Amino acid sequence: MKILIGSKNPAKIDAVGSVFNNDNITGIEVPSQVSAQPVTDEETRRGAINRAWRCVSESTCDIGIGLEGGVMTLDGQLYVTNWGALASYDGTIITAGGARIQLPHNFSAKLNQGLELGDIMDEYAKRQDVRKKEGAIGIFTNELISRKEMFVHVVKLLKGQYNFSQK
Ligand SMILES: O=P(O)(O)OP(=O)(O)OP(=O)(O)OC[C@H]1O[C@@H](n2cnc3c(O)ncnc32)[C@H](O)[C@@H]1O
Ligand SMILES: [Mg+2]
Repeated sequence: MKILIGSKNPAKIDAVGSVFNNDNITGIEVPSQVSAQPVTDEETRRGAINRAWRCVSESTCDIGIGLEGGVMTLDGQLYVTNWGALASYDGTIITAGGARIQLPHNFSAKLNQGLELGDIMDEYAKRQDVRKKEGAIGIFTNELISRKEMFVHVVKLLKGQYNFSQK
């Protein structure tokens, strides 16, 4: 199958590559049509769906995959949240949510100033491009789970549901 991923972020591309390991995979830059920093589950999921559809409409492929990270608040606690969407040329759309883990309380003020989580993480961890490597999930799980591994789980949920829908 020819699969397009709506991102050039290696954490996302490598995750798709390890689940669809016999397929032809390319990452392309597409607009998420949501904020650079989604702040609700609804917005994050919508970004993933928009990226997936954009891949399918932009170029010839069998499947488009959108993966989106965001933040959200539950009972006053800030979390990093993750969503994935798979769109197929026949009009099928499949979605799945990924892991959420809590973020430090003082991140809310930085986000309100307009900073993206990716930049906040680089400053916090004193590293570069955390978003393309271990991710917030890697830093805050002491590197037990990386951003790629977290997206692998989301992509498996998408692939499994897609296979079920094709039966
Ligand atoms: O190039 P794209 O595909 O846009 O990749 P991205 O790293 O910007 O990722 P998202 O747009 O999906 O995420 C929206 C924002 O949230 C940040 N973010 C989400 N999850 C993160 C994580 O685990 N670690 C670091 N930043 C994260 C990300 O860097 C962005 O600033
Ligand atoms: Mg982004």
